[in-house]
Amino acid sequence: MARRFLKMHGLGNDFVVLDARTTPLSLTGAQARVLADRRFGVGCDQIIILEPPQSAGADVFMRILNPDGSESGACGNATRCVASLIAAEGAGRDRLTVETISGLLPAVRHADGLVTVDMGPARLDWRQIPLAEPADTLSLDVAAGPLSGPCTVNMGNPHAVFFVDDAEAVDLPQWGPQLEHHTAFPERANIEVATVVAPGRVRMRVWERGAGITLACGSGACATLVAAARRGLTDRKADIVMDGGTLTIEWREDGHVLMTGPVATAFSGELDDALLAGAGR
Ligand SMILES: N[C@@H](CCC[C@H](N)C(=O)O)C(=O)O
Repeated sequence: MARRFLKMHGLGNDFVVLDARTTPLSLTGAQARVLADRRFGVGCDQIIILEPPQSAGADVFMRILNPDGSESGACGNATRCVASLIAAEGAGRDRLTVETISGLLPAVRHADGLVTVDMGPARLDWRQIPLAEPADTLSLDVAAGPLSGPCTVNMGNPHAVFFVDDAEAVDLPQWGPQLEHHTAFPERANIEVATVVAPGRVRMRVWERGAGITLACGSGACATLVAAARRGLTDRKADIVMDGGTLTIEWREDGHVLMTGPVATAFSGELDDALLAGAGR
């Protein structure tokens, strides 16, 4: 039976959303890679598979696959999309909980369509990032070209945030892959370059682990705000401006990070059976 999909995005960070709540689906790495391919498949920054919830209190479980076939513990932009989707299914229910392999994420859909997700606590211990060895997560001894001394944050996935004078000037395609695969990061890392424009505004560009440059990264925006606030560069609430648009991020006093932003659906479609059947392992 042909598998239907939705194409959604948050600020141009785009997703193929597959509903496996009633008909289970498990993709091999090769199947994920072909599906995410913008020429041979549908094309996306992440594949999102909806599964039945695993924990009490959750409305849906969301599995996150990168275009290289790897699995991630967090995707902020997709979490808003999924929350909006599930809210639309249950008439009048604008509060719900999305589950990922990293935990339960409460979300609220507002009257104007924006969605706020509690992305959970920012994890700041070196073991939680994770780093290869004990180190100061506020300023790590890692460098590539003009980038050095990142602040590292785990938002359900690992991030390294480099503060620079001009984020636009950084050659991300050159330095991003080197830093993503740096030996300091045993699970690799998402790489952000950020410039503080004002205490409430940060310009950020991202090189995503397993995906490369994307127009926006929700968990990256959360990590950037946390890093900036830890360094005393911003307040605990700020707008993070990315290529695809802006998210408002707040690091609450209890350590949880709230992310607010838009969601959009581009189209729905049906996967040709041959697409996944033809992929190798
Ligand atoms: N686009 C996402 C992050 C997706 C996962 C990331 N590439 C990883 O491997 O951790 C977001 O909006 O947070």
